[in-house]
Amino acid sequence: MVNRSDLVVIGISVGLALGLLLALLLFFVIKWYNGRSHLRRCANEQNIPTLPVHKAKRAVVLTPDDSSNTASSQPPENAASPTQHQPWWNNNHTKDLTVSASGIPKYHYKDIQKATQNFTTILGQGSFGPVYKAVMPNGGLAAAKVHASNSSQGDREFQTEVSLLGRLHHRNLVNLVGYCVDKSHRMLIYEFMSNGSLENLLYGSGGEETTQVLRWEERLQIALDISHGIEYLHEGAVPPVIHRDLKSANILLDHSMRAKVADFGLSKEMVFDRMNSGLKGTHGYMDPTYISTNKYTLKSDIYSFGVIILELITAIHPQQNLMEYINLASMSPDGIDEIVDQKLEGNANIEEVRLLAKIANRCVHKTPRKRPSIGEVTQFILKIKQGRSRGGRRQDTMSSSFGGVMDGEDMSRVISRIKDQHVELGLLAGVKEEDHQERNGTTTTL
Ligand SMILES: Nc1ncnc2c1ncn2[C@@H]1O[C@H](COP(=O)(O)OP(=O)(O)OP(=O)(O)O)[C@@H](O)[C@H]1O
Repeated sequence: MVNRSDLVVIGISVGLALGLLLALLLFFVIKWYNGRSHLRRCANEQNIPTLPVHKAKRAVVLTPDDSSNTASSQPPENAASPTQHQPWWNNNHTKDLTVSASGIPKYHYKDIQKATQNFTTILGQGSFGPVYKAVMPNGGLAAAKVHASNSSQGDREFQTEVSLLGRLHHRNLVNLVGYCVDKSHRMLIYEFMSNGSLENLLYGSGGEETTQVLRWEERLQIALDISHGIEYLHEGAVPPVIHRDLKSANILLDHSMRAKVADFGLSKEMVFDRMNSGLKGTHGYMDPTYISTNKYTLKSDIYSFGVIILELITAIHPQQNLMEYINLASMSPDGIDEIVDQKLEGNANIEEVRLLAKIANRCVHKTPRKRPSIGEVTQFILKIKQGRSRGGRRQDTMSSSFGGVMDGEDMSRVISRIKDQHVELGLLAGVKEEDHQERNGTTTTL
């Protein structure tokens, strides 16, 4: 017979055992839950952009190798994508890497020093410092842009800029893949573009003529690539990004001649006219409305893009009176035929050339609101390309008829007329430039 006090003892023991079991269960549940929420937080930290951009249609993953990068950077045409960054430096180095809030890897000065063979591999000189080719330990290539140490930009501003740049990713933008802030050294590391700038391809570099001739279909594709890049900045990024310095020197080409827009999203202090006019941008590409009102809009970028398209067609540099030629050409219905790049003779389809010139002329319309949006420009160029692929073989025959329009005597007459005009226009531009400088109180000459 179990007495009453035994029952109490048994009851208390069972109660205690149950309580202990419950406490243990609670402990494990809490532990499991904490573990899960930590994982979720880590995942979110990598993915949440502080500058929101439109959702990715297709992720572009940058790799150290320019060639493999391009594999993911080709069609489909419209994909705009915030990128998931992978630290693409040699694995031995990644342990030392810090990743900024935007996911952009931060490098030590000594790493960049090594990758650029102690800064001896110069690619060119920009307005805010030299650019070096960097060869990574795993063979991957990059371009390291060194900021002049006299920059007035503070560390925090630089970091903010990196974060902003790090949010902008598109296959038609030269993407930022790393940065360095080490004592007074500041560098931005970009993907390497092995075919250099459009400016060099059209006009040669350092006074040397280029040997590489851009074919018409390449030029058409370049125009479309640029249009996609700007479309992402204007209509894909939130808030929209105005480039402010679109020019052929800021269009870079990868190993398969696909074009990407460079130098986007840079702070305004870095974008200035070399003519010292006090205006931001580059002489020859600047929207006249901006010059007169000092107000820069999306339509000012459209103007500069129009100038680049006209360069693709004529291979006349904007600082060599391109717009004067265009104005002369616009006096006759097919005036553009007379100033098409001679190197395109027998290779271009004149109908396509005229169509592309038509959209370029709309872009450089003096009234900003009459200029098309970037979306319209893209659609227009796409239509020209689609017409080309539908035309198939017919296009080839048409291209030889262009040779017929511009060959022999006709061609030399036109060229000599243009040369005469060049001299006259050069004089005219000289006078204009003096006026411009007098207005701005500068003494710089062309
Ligand atoms: N990512 C890159 N890959 C390969 N070459 C590059 C890259 N970025 C720049 N370069 C080259 O480095 C040179 C200087 O470029 P940078 O962008 O600094 O100046 P810029 O655009 O020519 O002039 P500015 O600074 O006045 O805009 C150019 O000749 C360009 O071709």
